[in-house]
Amino acid sequence: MQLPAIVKLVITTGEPSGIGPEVSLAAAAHLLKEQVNLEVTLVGCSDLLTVSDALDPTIRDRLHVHHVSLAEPVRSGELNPANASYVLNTLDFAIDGCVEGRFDAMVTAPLQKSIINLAGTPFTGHTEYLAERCGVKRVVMMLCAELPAGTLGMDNTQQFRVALATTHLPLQAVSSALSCNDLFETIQIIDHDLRSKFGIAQPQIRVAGLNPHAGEAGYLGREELDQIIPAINLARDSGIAVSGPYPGDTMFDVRVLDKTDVFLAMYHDQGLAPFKFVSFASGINVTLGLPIIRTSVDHGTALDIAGKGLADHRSMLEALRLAYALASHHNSLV
Ligand SMILES: NC(=O)C1=CN([C@@H]2O[C@H](COP(=O)(O)OP(=O)(O)OC[C@H]3O[C@@H](n4cnc5c(N)ncnc54)[C@H](O)[C@@H]3O)[C@@H](O)[C@H]2O)C=CC1
Ligand SMILES: NCC(=O)COP(=O)(O)O
Repeated sequence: MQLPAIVKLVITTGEPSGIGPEVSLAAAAHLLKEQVNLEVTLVGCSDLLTVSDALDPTIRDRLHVHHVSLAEPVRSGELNPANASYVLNTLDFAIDGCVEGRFDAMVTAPLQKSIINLAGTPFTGHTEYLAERCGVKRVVMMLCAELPAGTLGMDNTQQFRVALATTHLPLQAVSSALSCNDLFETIQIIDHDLRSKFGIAQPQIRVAGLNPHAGEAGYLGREELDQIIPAINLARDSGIAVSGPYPGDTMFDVRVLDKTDVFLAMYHDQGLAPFKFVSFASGINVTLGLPIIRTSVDHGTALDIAGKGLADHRSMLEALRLAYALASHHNSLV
């Protein structure tokens, strides 16, 4: 019998004083137990990434640590701008490794955006950083979770996916960031990646409005009439199954979950507030439109619980499982 090809995942372990190192170690060990053709490389300071001696040797042999030096020692829960470049170094190592084919996919633990900015590097998020490093003009942030039967009174397990038309920018800047062309390209990327990476033959995309009541026919704002509807029409004309714009307050309706592959929200909290309300700590963040595979946790650095053994590693585990599935699918095509 032919053994399946080895899948190589790389994890950037994130802000060193946060929960990234601990959830990365725990989740990697968990998935290595499930998948015998998996190798995982953790990127970060080896002092923070001690692999337990108690771990089964067949797992330990497939769990590697790529050491990156800290500028200063770390205390759990205490941010230090001196270590901001360490975080970026871990990202660069993983991105280069994926671009050059040494890894099949990268998974990111949370980092603290503010401390990287404080240290002098303008930084809005992994998503934007990856787009720039990979030389891609547009990418799309999409959060995914499997909602088990019983959630919100549902009879069956459902996939819940939320994509964002804009990501990390002040609320004041959202309206001017929503052009018809940008929205059309965002919808195209979602459609393309759900087909090619997620195997969904005809993705059903449900688009939110921006204003209350989706603009109330222009009386409560014109973005729907001037930007969003024209983008939806362009997408529909090109054969994409897209509907909307729906008012933000009724957009996320449990009755349409089984008919919707992805909800497209206009801004960060319009999409992520309902998403995290039902799936926090088990959701996954995936970047669409990249030439490499990147998934991530849906939570932040959780400085308040770092180093206390309280962190839940389910989101990191789900991010690893998705990266493994996407990489296996990709490898089977090449
Ligand atoms: N992928 C990434 O790099 C992300 C980074 N962040 C960054 O994280 C920093 C802190 O963000 P916050 O808004 O405070 O959100 P947070 O997710 O770090 O914390 C919110 C609350 O959830 C708890 N929590 C978070 N993850 C948990 C886990 N795995 N297990 C148990 N409890 C958990 C925390 O203890 C806290 O009470 C910010 O700088 C933000 O930019 C936020 C989201 C994603
Ligand atoms: N709220 C999502 C988030 O902040 C993570 O963004 P990114 O760092 O994955 O771009």
